[in-house]
Amino acid sequence: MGQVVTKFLSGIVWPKRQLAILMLGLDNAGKTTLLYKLKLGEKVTTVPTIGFNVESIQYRNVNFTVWDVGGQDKIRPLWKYYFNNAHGLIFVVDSNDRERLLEARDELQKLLSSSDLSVAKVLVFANKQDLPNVVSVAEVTDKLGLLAMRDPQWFVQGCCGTSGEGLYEGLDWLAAALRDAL
Ligand SMILES: Nc1nc2c(ncn2[C@@H]2O[C@H](COP(=O)(O)OP(=O)(O)OP(=O)(O)O)[C@@H](O)[C@H]2O)c(=O)[nH]1
Ligand SMILES: [Mg+2]
Repeated sequence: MGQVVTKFLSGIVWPKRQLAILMLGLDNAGKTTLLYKLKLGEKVTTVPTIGFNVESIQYRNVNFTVWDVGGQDKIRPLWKYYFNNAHGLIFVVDSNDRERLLEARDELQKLLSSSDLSVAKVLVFANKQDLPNVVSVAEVTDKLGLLAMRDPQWFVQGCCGTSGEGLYEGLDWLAAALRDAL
C-alpha cells in the first residue's frame, strides 16, 4: 500500500518528461541492436531495417520515444519524413568501419544543415567499441567534423550496443541537455 501511494505521489510531484528522439546512422551501425538492448536489456538478432522501429524507453524520470530508422543508402531519403517534432537526434556510428567514417560524416552534416530538422541536441554513439581495431572516441569526434561545430550542442559517447556499455551514460547526457525541452 505504502509503495502504491509513493508511486502515485511521485507521479504528481515529478511528472515523467516525454522526449521524442530520432535515431539515425549508416546501415549496420548498430541502431536496432542498441534500441532493443535499451528496451529489453538483451542482445537481439537483427536484420537490416527497411522502414523503422519505435519503442518507448523509461529511464529515470524520462520517457524516451525512440524512432530507429533504417540506414541503407537507398532508403536514407526517407529519413526526412521522421524529422517532425524530434527533440533530439541520436546518430550512431560503427567505430570499427574506418572506410565509411567519411560517409557517416557527410550524412550527419547533411542532417544538421537541413532546415527541416530542428533538433537542439545531438548525441553521437561511437558504437562497437568492443572490437579490436576500433577508432577511438576522440578520432570519431574529429572525423565527423564535430570539433568545428557549436550548434546544435553535441556529445560523443563510446558504447557497445551488444553489451550495453555506455548506453545509459549517453541517455544521461541527452536527458540533462534536453532538460528545458519539455
Ligand atoms: N561487435 C559488435 N557488434 C555490434 C554492436 N552493435 C551492433 N553490432 C552488430 O552490428 C550488426 C548490425 O546491427 P544493426 O543493429 O542491425 O544495425 P542498424 O544500424 O540497425 O542497421 P540498419 O537497420 O541497416 O540501418 C549486427 O550484426 C549487430 O549484432 C557492438 O557494439 N559490437
Ligand atoms: Mg536497423
